[in-house]
Amino acid sequence: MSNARADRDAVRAQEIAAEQQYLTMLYAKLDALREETTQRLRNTLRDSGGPPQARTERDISTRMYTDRLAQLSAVEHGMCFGRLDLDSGETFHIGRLGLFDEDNEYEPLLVDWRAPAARPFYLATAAARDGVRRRRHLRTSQRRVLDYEDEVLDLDAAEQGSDLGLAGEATLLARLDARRTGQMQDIVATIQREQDRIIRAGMNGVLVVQGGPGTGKTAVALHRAAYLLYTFREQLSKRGVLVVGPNPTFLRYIGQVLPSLGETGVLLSTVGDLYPGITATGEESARAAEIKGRAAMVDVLHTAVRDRQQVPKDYVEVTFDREALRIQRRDALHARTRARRTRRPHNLARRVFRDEMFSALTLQVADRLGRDLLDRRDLDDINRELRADQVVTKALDELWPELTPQELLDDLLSSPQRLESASRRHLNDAERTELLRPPGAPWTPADVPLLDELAELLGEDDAQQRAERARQEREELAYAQGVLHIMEQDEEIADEERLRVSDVLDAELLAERFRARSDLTAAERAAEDRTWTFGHVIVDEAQELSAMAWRVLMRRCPSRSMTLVGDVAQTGALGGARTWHEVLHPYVQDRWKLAELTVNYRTPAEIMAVAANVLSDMDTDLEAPSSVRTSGHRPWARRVDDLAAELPALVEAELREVEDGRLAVLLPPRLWADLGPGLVAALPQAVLGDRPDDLESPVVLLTVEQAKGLEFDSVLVVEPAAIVTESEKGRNDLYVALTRATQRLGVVHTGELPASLRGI
Ligand SMILES: Nc1ncnc2c1ncn2[C@@H]1O[C@H](COP(=O)(O)OP(=O)(O)OP(=O)(O)O)[C@@H](O)[C@H]1O
Repeated sequence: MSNARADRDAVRAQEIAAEQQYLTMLYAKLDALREETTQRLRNTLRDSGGPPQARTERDISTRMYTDRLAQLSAVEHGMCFGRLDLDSGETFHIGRLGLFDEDNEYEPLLVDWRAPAARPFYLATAAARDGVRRRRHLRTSQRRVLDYEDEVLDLDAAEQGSDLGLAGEATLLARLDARRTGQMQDIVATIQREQDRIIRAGMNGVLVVQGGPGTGKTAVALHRAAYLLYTFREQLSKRGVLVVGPNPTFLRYIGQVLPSLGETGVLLSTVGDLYPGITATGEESARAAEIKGRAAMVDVLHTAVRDRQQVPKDYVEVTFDREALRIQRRDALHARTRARRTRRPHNLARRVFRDEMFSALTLQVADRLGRDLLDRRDLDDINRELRADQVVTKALDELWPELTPQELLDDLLSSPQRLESASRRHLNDAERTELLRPPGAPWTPADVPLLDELAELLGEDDAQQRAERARQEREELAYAQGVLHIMEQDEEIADEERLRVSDVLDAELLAERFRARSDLTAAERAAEDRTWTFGHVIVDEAQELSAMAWRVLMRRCPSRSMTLVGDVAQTGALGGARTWHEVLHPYVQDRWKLAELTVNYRTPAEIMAVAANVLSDMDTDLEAPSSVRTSGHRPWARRVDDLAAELPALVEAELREVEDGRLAVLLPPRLWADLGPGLVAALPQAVLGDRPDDLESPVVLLTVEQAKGLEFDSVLVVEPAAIVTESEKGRNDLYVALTRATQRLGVVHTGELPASLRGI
């Protein structure tokens, strides 16, 4: 070994030892914090009983300490990953949370990656150093420092920098080359400049992040959620942050990222899960979903609601008080007009309709009895009796029924007459046939935005519930007053020297505290409440959402503080976005900002060259992102005669290549259904990926739609020509399929390859 090399090794060993010492101190600090929090939690839990106010406070403390403990254990892995050495001589270690030295004026020991002081770690370049002399990336495992990578930011280094201007290149490439586990990992140690700018962008308004496959859109969206919660904690912890993804498998794939960053208060959901009480597991054709997603459905639903506000052709006869009573068309028309004019939702306007009808019927009865003989009180009595009469109320309910969104939508989609009447202006016969289904069929994800729309159109006549709530509130108040009274009787509290309880707490407040579910986070409360509005909404794979789904999200976020990430070249849904303008114009006109991501961290250059060909075959101005690395593996194509017989051996061979890695076989939907079960039987490690935890299997068989947003070490794309022809968005689907691999890509086909793939 040369002397110079030996010297370098000695310096490295010394540096590692020094970093180890620092890291050991940080973990000791973390352990002490955990111990202290555990102790506090224990004490809180031990105190049982006591007055209700103490119970409420205890709930809040329990929640706080439990959250803090979750946060402290979430940061265990890779707690400290970087260090900045500044011109001023100061050094800062950067990590997943902030730690301070209480004995030394709260000097920072570890700077939270989201704090302003950490920002140069992600942004400083040799050309714009921002006072940074050296940036160090630490590689650690289980509390041990394994190695580090230094970047000295001087101008010489600027000239040597790679074209893509990557920060911490060796650390980044090591991360990108690592085998995938089936769960997304955070990127906090290696966030790149273009990504950092998006993560830390201001919270107001709509920010669209457009980026090709693998550019880190999902990663950026999740780190942005963590950043916003850290920076605007006060605002956001009350209203919560919603992260929307395309399907449960995807949510499962990304589910660990935020907890690993110490954030637990975010609601992850699909649009299909945003209607409390509904689980949308039904399936339907892509065409039916597209039709349901059209903006014209607003008008269809509106008409469907009006269709339920009927008047008799001539009159309806009912027996009241042993005599015939007529519900006249003229009266019903008048009542309906009055009710509709209120512009209130159907179930609320129903009260106006009924009031009018009962008045008209009262007069009919009065005429029969001789109106001149009756006074106001008699008329009120008749009115009351009519309202209590089941035959009369039933007849009126036929005309203007109280409806739930579920009843109305189920009736609409299972009745050719109702559907035709509501959609005459917007749908043709073939489209209606596509929508029709048997009554009571399971809800599909595309039904959810319709239910949500109907909930707005129908409203909830909650007069009864409100009365019940008021009664409960009165009881709780009385109870709370009683509690205060008892407390004041207590000798200790009644002591003149002490503050009287009622001076600091009034009974109403106490009653309210009993009611507040203090043990729920904003995210949990939001999940139970359809009308909840969030502080910020982040949408991933935003290009897939239909016009109707956008309405749901916009309703959940009236402040329009939103981050939408996606790629219009990857749109697979028939009703998905072609341009961002088209999606956003109805809500914010042109008041939205666009940020772009241009570097592909997932797909190696060899594979991206193939995918870029497919992209240029599409009708888009979008450019393929540049890959940060090559893998050394050329994509291959194999023509076979019999897929069912030959595919298992090809999968086995590919699996040997990726060792412990994950492999996906991507098939056109029809083949997935036809060949899938046979393939799974032939391949013991394989699963048909239609359940969220399937991604952890070594081999998973997916359609392109199911694979959206995911990645695998190796991907086999089967019958690309059928992927292209089976959907109107087939070329987009092929582009998505080809860009899922981090290392290896194979194409297996029986017929001709699409022209754009012939270069393989
Ligand atoms: N700065 C980074 N450091 C380390 N890994 C990164 C970085 N940025 C992205 N990656 C990795 O690149 C891969 C692709 O990221 P991600 O899934 O967020 O991309 P995407 O733009 O959402 O892709 P797609 O549109 O194809 O779904 C992931 O494995 C992610 O962890």
